[in-house]
Amino acid sequence: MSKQSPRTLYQKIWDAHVVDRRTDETCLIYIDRHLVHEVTSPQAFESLRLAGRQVRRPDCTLALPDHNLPTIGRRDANGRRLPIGDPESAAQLAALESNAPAFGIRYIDALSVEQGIVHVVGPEQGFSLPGTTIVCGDSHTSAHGGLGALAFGIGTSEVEHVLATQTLLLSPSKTLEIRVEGTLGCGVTPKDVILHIIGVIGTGGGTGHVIEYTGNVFREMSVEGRLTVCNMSIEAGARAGLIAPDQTTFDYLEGRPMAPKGQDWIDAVAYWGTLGSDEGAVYDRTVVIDAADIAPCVTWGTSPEDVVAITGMVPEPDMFEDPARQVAARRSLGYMDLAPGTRMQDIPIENVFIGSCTNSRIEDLRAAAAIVRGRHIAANIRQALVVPGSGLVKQQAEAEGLDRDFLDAGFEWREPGCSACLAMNPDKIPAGERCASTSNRNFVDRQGPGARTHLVSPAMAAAAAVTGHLTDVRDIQRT
Ligand SMILES: CC(C)[C@H](C(=O)O)[C@@H](O)C(=O)O
Ligand code: SF4
Repeated sequence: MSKQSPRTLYQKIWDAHVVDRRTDETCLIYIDRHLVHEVTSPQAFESLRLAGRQVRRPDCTLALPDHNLPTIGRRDANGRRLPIGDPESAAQLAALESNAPAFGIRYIDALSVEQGIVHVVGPEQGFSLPGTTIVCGDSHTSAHGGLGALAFGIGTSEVEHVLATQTLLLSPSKTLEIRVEGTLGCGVTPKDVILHIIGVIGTGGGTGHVIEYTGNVFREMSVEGRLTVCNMSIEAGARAGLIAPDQTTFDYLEGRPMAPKGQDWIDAVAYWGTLGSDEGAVYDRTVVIDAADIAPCVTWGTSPEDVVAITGMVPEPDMFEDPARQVAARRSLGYMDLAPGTRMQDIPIENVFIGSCTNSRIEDLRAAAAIVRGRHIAANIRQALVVPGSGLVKQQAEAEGLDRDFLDAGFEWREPGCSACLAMNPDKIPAGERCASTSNRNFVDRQGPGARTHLVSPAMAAAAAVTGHLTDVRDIQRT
């Protein structure tokens, strides 16, 4: 038998999940894990019900609410849940609460300590595992690729298909290797790495591709950081992002509630260790980035590719080669109310949001707390929210006293959920105001109608909170 040609991580996971190969390149792919939240599932369950179908693998499906839950006032004085004011949100939550038990699906309820943002909870519970295929009716499912899983967002009709069959009909993606080698500078975090990458390749740079992040920077990165990087792959237009599972991954997963145990764990680790891209495996494209070129980053516009180093300035739209980009930049600057040539650090802000599936894990909160400790938010800050990604992150942070650091500094310490990442719950940024936000999208109206978002890392958001303007975190770290 001839030796198999070298394969990438993506090809290995794909090959291991093909149920049926069609002549036209598309394959029926087996789905190992399905995460379900309240926004994109009600219609899928309704269609199943109408068709008289069951959920094929309820044991491989995990449902929980995150987008619509308010982050304060969830319970009354007796610990009972308070109703959600917004009727649409209340209806979506009620639908998930009744659909999960009706279809026999595991459900983490709104008051459970395990509740959180679906992309924080999956890895945290050990539900998301290396080498698996993971889907969710949510674009940031790419996050789970940080564990070496092929994870991507799907639409509601696909949610129904996966619920019913545990499979999806898919065409293979091209592969894009993004290799970052070298040493990251002081104050440069995984969020800055991915913002810089999107700045380099653009929001269309990953279109049609699955990105594999390689190089020593990712090998040396924590799992939390890898989840942050892969989370934003979708903002580069990619189908998914992947980082090869290694000892760091295994150490992170070992002992987690839904991770394999005993001999199953040993067997799983042995298999996961074989998944990394083979020596000589060919990617369709490779982009190489020098870690030394990456600075703490901040966005100035309404697309995640509108990014500069914090030491930079709001760009002049004419400097972009592409005429379409020039038009977009002009429109962005209008919405953001920014003039070309303004130093990023001279931009005052009124709101700070530390949270979202990009940056609400324990390391993120530690990094932000380290900046605010012993300091206070500036007088012009009207709203400073810290929203842990899950109840367990919150509990851990409280055990470490991070909640005190934030509260003493004038932040609000909230219950887990998507919060001000998108305006689907009461947490919103007022029209015309700016927010230094650790989330992943700076789109028009994303954090509330007319809200102006500047994407940053948790440490940079904390630095902006204490100074009241966009700030180079390295200046704070030095003082
Ligand atoms: C509501 C949901 C479908 C949406 C997504 O798919 O990403 C949301 O999570 C977002 O971040 O915009
Ligand atoms: S935190 Fe934001 S990006 Fe993540 S799933 Fe929720 S709304 Fe989407």
